Amino acid sequence: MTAYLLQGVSLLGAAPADLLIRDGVIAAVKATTLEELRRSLTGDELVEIDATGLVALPGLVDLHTHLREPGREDAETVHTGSRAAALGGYTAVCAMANTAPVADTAGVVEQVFRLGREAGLVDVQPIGAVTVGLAGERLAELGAMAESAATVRIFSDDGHCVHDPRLMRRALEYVKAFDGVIAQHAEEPRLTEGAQMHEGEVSARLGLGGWPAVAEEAIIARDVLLAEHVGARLHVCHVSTAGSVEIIRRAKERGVRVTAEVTPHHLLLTHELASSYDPVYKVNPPLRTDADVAALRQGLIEGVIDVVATDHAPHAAQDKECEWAYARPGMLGLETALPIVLGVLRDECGSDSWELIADRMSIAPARIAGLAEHGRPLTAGSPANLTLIDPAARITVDPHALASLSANTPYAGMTLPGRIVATFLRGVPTVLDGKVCK
Ligand SMILES: NC(=O)N[C@@H](CC(=O)O)C(=O)O
Ligand SMILES: [Zn+2]
Ligand SMILES: [Zn+2]
Repeated sequence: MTAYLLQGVSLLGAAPADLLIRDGVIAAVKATTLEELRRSLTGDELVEIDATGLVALPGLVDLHTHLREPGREDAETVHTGSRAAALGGYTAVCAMANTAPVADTAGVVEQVFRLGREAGLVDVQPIGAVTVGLAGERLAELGAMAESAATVRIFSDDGHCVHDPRLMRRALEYVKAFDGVIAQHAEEPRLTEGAQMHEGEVSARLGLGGWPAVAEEAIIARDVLLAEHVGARLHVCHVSTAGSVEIIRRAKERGVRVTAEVTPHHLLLTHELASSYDPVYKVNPPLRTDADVAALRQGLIEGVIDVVATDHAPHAAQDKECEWAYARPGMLGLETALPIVLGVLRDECGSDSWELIADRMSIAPARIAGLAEHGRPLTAGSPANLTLIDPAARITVDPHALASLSANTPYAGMTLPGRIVATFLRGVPTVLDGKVCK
């Protein structure tokens, strides 16, 4: 197996060091050169990489990815989504269950898991549906999915809210047995009938149906009470409002076992963008106000929000390049997440916050998903799952140059800080020089 010596790399922003990757693990880290180790290897099995100026982070972990396979292979496949993930610095992604057929059986989650292994670019960890067919009526076979080869630990009806409180309570109770977690798409359906965007002055001006903040907050408030009552783990998907941050903050103060994620787009974009009527800005939950963006940023920095998750939601051209009202909600995220977060935190903190980024984009999501091989410290003995970033470089987003099969990025033409140079999965490069290795 080829060994890799990353010379002069900065681990999470620290002083330059040399890092040796060998047999799938980080074999050594030294502040000086690794002459001895180099001599112990024969020349042709060692690849030396000049990593001067590059920052190494543990491989990113996405808690919320839509890979669209099975069912919508015209929008994304496990393979194309895995390429996008590796290029974005990810070594693991959790694949949402709203496929066709829905991932509500051991058979489907095992199929997705196997496709991920075959692609071999990131660890694809399937999420199982909470209810049969995402219909919100009967619990899916949670136990069988947990015991399957895919060892599912996260369950979600994402795209739909588990709105029946009795069903939600039973799901929370059920997954306690194997330390599972219910990831809720918090949307009270009765409050979002006909909704097209955030309910506020822009929706009033445009005459588009509104998705009020309280539709999200009412479900989160209920669910933290249910999770507290049952003593189970709740994860809140794509938190989008200042009020949600406050509910989660207070629940955590009381000791409720709740975790939460925010997407890159909710950290950057606002509802004003809907004025263009360009459906690329249509997403669930919708883009909100400046005040919400500010609260989400603060919540992320303070740790009330544990994780940045992409909610990578590829859609085929015919489902997105149409009238706003008919367009599917969702945006691409995997290849732009790190640059967006780097830029947002530079704005907020005035410097590069690598420790914070490593925690919110790798360590915390790996812990929530129970992925023991990911989100580990970059020290000798850890699995070599890591990514190298050039923080001085900039990228300009070209929707059609992305690895994703779909092109629905809201960042087209934008110049963003930070370029992912390389990604390693268990010691094997999946990306080198910004290009996928297979
Ligand atoms: N985020 C979205 O707007 N869409 C997601 C579903 C979801 O995350 O709710 C999708 O599957 O397209
Ligand atoms: Zn959702
Ligand atoms: Zn989603």
